[in-house]
Amino acid sequence: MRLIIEQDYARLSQWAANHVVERINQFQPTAERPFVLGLPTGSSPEGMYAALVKANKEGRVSFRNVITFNMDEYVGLPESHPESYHSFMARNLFDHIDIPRENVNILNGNAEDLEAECARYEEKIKAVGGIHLFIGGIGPDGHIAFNEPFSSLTSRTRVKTLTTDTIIANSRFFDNDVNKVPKHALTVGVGTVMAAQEVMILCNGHHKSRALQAAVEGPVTQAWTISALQQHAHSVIVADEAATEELKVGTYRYFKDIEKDNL
Ligand SMILES: N[C@@H]1[C@@H](O)[C@H](O)[C@@H](COP(=O)(O)O)O[C@@H]1O
Repeated sequence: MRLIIEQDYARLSQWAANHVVERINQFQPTAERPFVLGLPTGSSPEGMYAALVKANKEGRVSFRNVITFNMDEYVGLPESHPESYHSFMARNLFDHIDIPRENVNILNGNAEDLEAECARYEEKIKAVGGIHLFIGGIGPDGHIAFNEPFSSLTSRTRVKTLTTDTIIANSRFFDNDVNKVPKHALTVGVGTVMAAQEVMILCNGHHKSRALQAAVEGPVTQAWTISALQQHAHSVIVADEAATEELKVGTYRYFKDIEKDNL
């Protein structure tokens, strides 16, 4: 696992965006051989998305031959609701870049048969040859996508019940009213994320410091689903200084030292 520690959120976002641009450009995707990207929502990736939009507008990267799969979506929230992940992605990324609409995949939380929708999603990921780079955030309780504590570390795309903690955390997007937050979501599994060739996690702010510690220093445990990443061959966490608060001084110094020549 790599841990990149950037001074603040702006630099973290720029590092993450540069990494995505580099991976896409190195791959030299074509229509026959597209680059496949897994994408998150939440406040963590907003800065990275803004930097990617800028890079696209400046001609430093094209999404014409990129296929995307989003991590998750609420159940029962209309797609047109401003807090649906469909709306979030359009607003923050897809409306501003050159990606063809048909290359965008987001789970349908209003499907009549939710289980069939999840199975279809997994099939589609497989059909395009798997995900090259899966990007994610972390919940304060260490969840990745909506894989709440005690989700199986081999789980695949399915329906999940949100924990009270997550409902409270996400109520800030729903007029601070927990009753307006959907109680269920469709989410890729920990296993779906782990199957990607590379995983990049964004982690910023003091409120994420316990989750970062569990991810980096703790044991691999279903109690902190992000910790599964320790068993991934190519994973990188990009954090800001504030999120490192709970790390041991030695851990912090180790990663600062080993990454000092990587810009
Ligand atoms: N399902 C999402 C997660 O994918 C995200 O990582 C988490 C953190 O959100 P934020 O980035 O806003 O802190 O929120 C939600 O629960």
